[in-house]
Amino acid sequence: MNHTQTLEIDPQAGLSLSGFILPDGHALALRLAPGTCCAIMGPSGSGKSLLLRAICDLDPHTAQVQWQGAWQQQTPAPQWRSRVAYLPAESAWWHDRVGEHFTDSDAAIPLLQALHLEPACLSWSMHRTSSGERQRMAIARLLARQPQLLLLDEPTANLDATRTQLVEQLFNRYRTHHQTTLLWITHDLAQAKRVATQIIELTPGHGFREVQP
Ligand SMILES: Nc1ncnc2c1ncn2[C@@H]1O[C@H](COP(=O)(O)OP(=O)(O)OP(=O)(O)O)[C@@H](O)[C@H]1O
Repeated sequence: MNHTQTLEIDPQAGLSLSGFILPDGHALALRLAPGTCCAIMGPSGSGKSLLLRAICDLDPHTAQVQWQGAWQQQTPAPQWRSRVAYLPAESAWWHDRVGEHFTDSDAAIPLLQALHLEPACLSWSMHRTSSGERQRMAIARLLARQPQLLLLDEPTANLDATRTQLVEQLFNRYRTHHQTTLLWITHDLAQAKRVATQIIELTPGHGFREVQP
């Protein structure tokens, strides 16, 4: 791979993707400006997670991806992933204690509180956490890194209505405050309309279509 060591950044350039081949063989292209949120919808197996993983440079793919003027193929993978944050559907935890997963507790605490988690949760054992607590902790861990491009794979799938609303509000505030670009996978059209400025639905056999938000 021909990676170069320099990275020219234009914050106004946003995200551009072309030539992403969906599982049905159709090609997907999209452009997202800074401060926008694109909801990705579509049936199970239509390629939503593959799309986010390609943008994050986690899987081999043939798409051309550009973020803030830098081409993914010309950017060392660790440097690319330091600017692009991916929230998988199942978050990963590898230490015994919650707080060991956070590099900056001071940055994490207001985010945890915004998601109705007490700061004391940083001393909890991972074994006692519920799936909904882990999901909210994963979101706080992600935002504490202050990412510029957020790739969210069903971030509220494990959450009740109240916590879902907290998460939607937190991402919305973060997006408008930092002019962050978000891609948000959801199966819920009502949620897509609440959080997104643009909605793309993957339609197996026909590629994709835009839905009015
Ligand atoms: N590493 C892989 N190698 C080969 N096929 C894969 C790989 N990962 C996913 N797939 C297949 O690609 C298709 C799209 O998978 P993807 O995970 O993107 O679906 P999805 O739209 O996110 O579905 P869901 O809503 O169920 O999460 C599926 O048929 C899946 O089995």
